[in-house]
Order: sequence, then C-alpha cells, then structure tokens
Amino acid sequence: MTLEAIKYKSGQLQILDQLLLPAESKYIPIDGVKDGWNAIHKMQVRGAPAIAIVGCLSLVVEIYDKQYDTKAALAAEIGEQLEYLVTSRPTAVNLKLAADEMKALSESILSKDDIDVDEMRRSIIKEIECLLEKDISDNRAIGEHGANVLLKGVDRPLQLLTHCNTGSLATAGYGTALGVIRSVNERNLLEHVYCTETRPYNQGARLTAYELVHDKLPATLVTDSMVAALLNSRKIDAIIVGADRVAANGDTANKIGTYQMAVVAKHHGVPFYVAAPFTSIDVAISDGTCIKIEERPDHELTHIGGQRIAAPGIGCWNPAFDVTPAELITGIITERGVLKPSEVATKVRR
Ligand SMILES: CSC[C@@H](O)[C@@H](O)C(=O)COP(=O)(O)O
Repeated sequence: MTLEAIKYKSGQLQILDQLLLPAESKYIPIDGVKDGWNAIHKMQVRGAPAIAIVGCLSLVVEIYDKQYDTKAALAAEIGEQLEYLVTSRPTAVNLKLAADEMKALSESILSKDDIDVDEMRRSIIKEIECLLEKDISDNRAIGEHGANVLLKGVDRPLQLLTHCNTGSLATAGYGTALGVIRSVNERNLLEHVYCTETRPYNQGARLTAYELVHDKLPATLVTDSMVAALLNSRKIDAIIVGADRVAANGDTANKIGTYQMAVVAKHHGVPFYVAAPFTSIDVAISDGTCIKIEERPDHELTHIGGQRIAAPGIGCWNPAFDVTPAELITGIITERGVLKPSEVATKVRR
C-alpha cells in the first residue's frame, strides 16, 4: 500500500491531516478554496509540491459545480481565488508558479471566441487535475537521475542522510529527496538512511520516519544537532534534501536546518544534493536574498504535542526555512537531469 497525502476524484478532495500523524491517519474533506487555504496555512498539508496541488485542486472543488454567466466572470473568480491561495504560505514557490500558469491559461481562453464558459471551466479543471500525475512522474524521474548520480562509479550500498519530509506526504507521491532514496533502495543499493528529527515541527520524526517505517527501509532517526557527529563517526555518502524555492543562481530555500547541514557537509567533504522539480525553481529572482522566509508562531517552538517544553516567558525566533548558498550545493537533481547550481538560470529558462 502506498501512502497517499492527497485523494482526489471528480471534484471531491480529501487530504491526510498531517498534524495528526503519526498517531492517527485521518482524511479531511477540502470543500473549496477557503478550506484549501486553511489546510495549507495550518500545515495539515505541507511540502512545496503538495501545497501547490492541494491549493489548485481546492479551486477545482470551488468551481466544479458552479454556474458562471460569462467567461469573464469565471476568469475573475479564478484570478481572485488563486491570488488568495498564494497568501497561505510565502516561501515555497510551487503554488505561485502553478497559480500564474492557471491564470495565464484562463486569460488565454478568455480571448478565444470558439470556447464557451463551460468548456473553459472544463479546460481549467482538466489542467489542474493533470498536476497530480505529472508530479508523480516528475518525482520518479528525479529518483532515477538521483540514483544514477549517487551510484556513479560506486559498487557498494550507500548510507544517506535527509532532512525534513520530502516523500509521498509532501508531494502527490513517491517524493523528491525521499524519491531518490526510494530509487536507490529499489536498486538494492541502500545500506542505510538517516533522517533528522527536523525541529521545531518534527517533520522528520513524525512524517519521514513514518514513511521509512511504512516502506521498511533500513533507517535511523537523529536529532538535528547530531549531524556533525554523524558525519564525523559514520560513513555518510551523501546528504539529499528537498527545496521550497531555488533562485536563478542556485541558492536554495528549504526547511530550517538545511543550511547548517550543508556547511557541515562541506567540512566533511560529503556531497550535498538538492532534489526538486522545475516547479520549485524561481528564475525570476536572482538569488536567495530575494526569498521571503516564513516565520511561524512561537508555540511551534515552545510546545510539543500541546505540551509546553520551554520556560514560560522566553522570547522565540521561529523561521520555518533557511537559504543554502549555491556554493555549498553539489547538484540540483531535477526531473530533467542533475544541474550544477550555476546552470539553473540557463537550463530552466530554456
Ligand atoms: C518535496 S518537499 C520540499 C520542501 O517543501 C520540504 O523539504 C520542506 O521544507 C517542507 O516544509 P514544510 O514547512 O513542512 O512545508
């Protein structure tokens, strides 16, 4: 059985509530854009690709059975709802890029006299529905390219380390960085995978560990503060992480803690890879300083499972992401191959 974060059929959308995992597996209905926005904002669904897909599918749910008098009315609704959805979380670019694409499609249909309002609605719905399958096939391709690059010239099983959750729960299925690890495992060449706890929200301990146990992969959990010791004492062949936004120069925003892992990897001479689809790459921004880093509420730092663990009264700083400079990144594994950070701008624009 594969893990499914997003269930969609004919205008009906449900998501696995990731706030309840791993204690409880419960699907909740997303009955329109407002529900989609809330689920993304509250992190019931999270991970850059999954956020984009759920956001866009919530628009499908919204418009599926509604009647619009004119194409202009439908285009206005699509535009407004997408503008609203992209305000749910600021750092990951995937939803913004998908929203821009859907708005452009809707604008282009608007000027076609031979397409009526119902056909326009069906075209937009069909385009969004395709995102699910495309994400899975992109992830499979990322997995293949990633396994090829990691195993090049190597004839023994690998020990890998990953951060946050980039698997089936963060995407439509299979995963990006976790997809690479799955792909290495499918070739029987995974010795061991380590995953970080990923404080403060514990996506590693709650979600990645859940996926690794579910798939019966040989896996061990470490805290984020153990990474330097891990690289010093056990042979780690590579670190692979996901991305929320890759800038034109290759600087990469990802879950908080990624940057320090890249610094430690450089010190130990361990290759540091980012695995991400083209939909996580934002060539409109020159470098990582242009990326808005989301700051999350204090209670995510001071409490675990509703239980206070920090001294009452202490101040908190809780950035959800950090930016790893391009020079610390060995390669960016995409569905179209592995890019050097310096190649991102030209290859993606092309
Ligand atoms: C394939 S998911 C890539 C990233 O989105 C992931 O590593 C990450 O940082 C997720 O952060 P989250 O705050 O859980 O949405």
